[in-house]
Amino acid sequence: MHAPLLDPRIIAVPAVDHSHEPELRARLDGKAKPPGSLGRLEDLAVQLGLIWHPAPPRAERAAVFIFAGDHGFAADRVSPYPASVTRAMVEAYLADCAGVNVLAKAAATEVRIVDGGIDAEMPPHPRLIDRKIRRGTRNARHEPAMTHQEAAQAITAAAELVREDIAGGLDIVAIGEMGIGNTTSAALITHALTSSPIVDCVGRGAGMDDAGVAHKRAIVEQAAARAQPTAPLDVLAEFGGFDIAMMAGAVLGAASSRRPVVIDGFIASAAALLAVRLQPAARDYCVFSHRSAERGHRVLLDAMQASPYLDLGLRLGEGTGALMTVPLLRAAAGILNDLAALSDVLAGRIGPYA
Ligand SMILES: Cc1cc2ncn([C@H]3O[C@H](COP(=O)(O)O)[C@@H](O)[C@H]3O)c2cc1C
Ligand SMILES: O=C(O)c1cccnc1
Repeated sequence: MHAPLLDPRIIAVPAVDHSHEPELRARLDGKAKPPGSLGRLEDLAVQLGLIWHPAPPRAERAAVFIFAGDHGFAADRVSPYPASVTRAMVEAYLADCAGVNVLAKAAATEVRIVDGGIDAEMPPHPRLIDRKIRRGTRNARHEPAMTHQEAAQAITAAAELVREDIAGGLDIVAIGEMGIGNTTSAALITHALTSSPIVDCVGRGAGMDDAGVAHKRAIVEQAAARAQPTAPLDVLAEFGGFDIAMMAGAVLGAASSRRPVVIDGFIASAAALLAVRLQPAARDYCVFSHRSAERGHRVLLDAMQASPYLDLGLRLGEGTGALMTVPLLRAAAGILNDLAALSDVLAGRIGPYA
């Protein structure tokens, strides 16, 4: 109903042509290894091959986009930490000393920090990308977190950023977030989009104890009783998060530019489900990094029939799991592009010993 608010260019996601899958599988089977012996890395290679077809997949330049935004119902103590931590962590990202920075270095990945709606006046910084929609969302327990215009503006701004970066030569997009209270927002979005019981969607977030989780669940129940949206843009506007809206936009931006997008944990997966509901063709561009320890993640993964690659008990967000998956994309592309054919190896057509 509200989809016309979105720029047609970001919704225009070319469908991946699955008819090329048998030829990609045959190529992998003909490599110098027993067929299937690289396991799920081969599935990832096929996914990248389909995304890039007919060109060989490229996986050199990667960037992680961290979208930051505050949430109105942080005032309802849905997180063990105050909203001011959002800004403090963004300052740590800019000072290059947070989890995302450390893991980005390990994964040879560039970092983009985007202010989508931090509840603070951020002084200009050369590496802070200012796309602030508003200083935090409204409290979704009492009223819609954002207007439809704000939701569409956030999606579009992020999609544009990602599309420009890809036009400049980016091969891999990874997404993450920072926003105190955003596991509550993601729980509401999960509940609204999948109709799963609230109890299955609410978890400990940044570390709530049992009493905290019960309180958080009560807040979610009140918001869910106030509004029962089902269309994706309505769900986003009601339960919001500029961080989540922008991650959904980043997924559409990557998919509409035919590039893979690595989805981080629970919150990023809620954004991915929004993007997929807005444009189902976007699903084939999503690579799900890891199984988060956050309770509701399983519901989202099931809804998208996704099986992530890593299972390390991560529950940080900040794009950290997505970053650890970037090397897997490089490995998968390498298998498809550079691994010799078994027939060449057996016939000695492999050049002299080094
Ligand atoms: C120091 C710190 C750094 C973080 N980095 C990511 N998150 C994670 O925790 C938040 C979600 O949990 P909740 O919904 O319970 O607030 C998000 O900002 C998420 O990125 C952090 C949280 C904290 C406290
Ligand atoms: O999986 C996540 O994204 C997550 C889980 C808990 C807290 N913050 C993020």
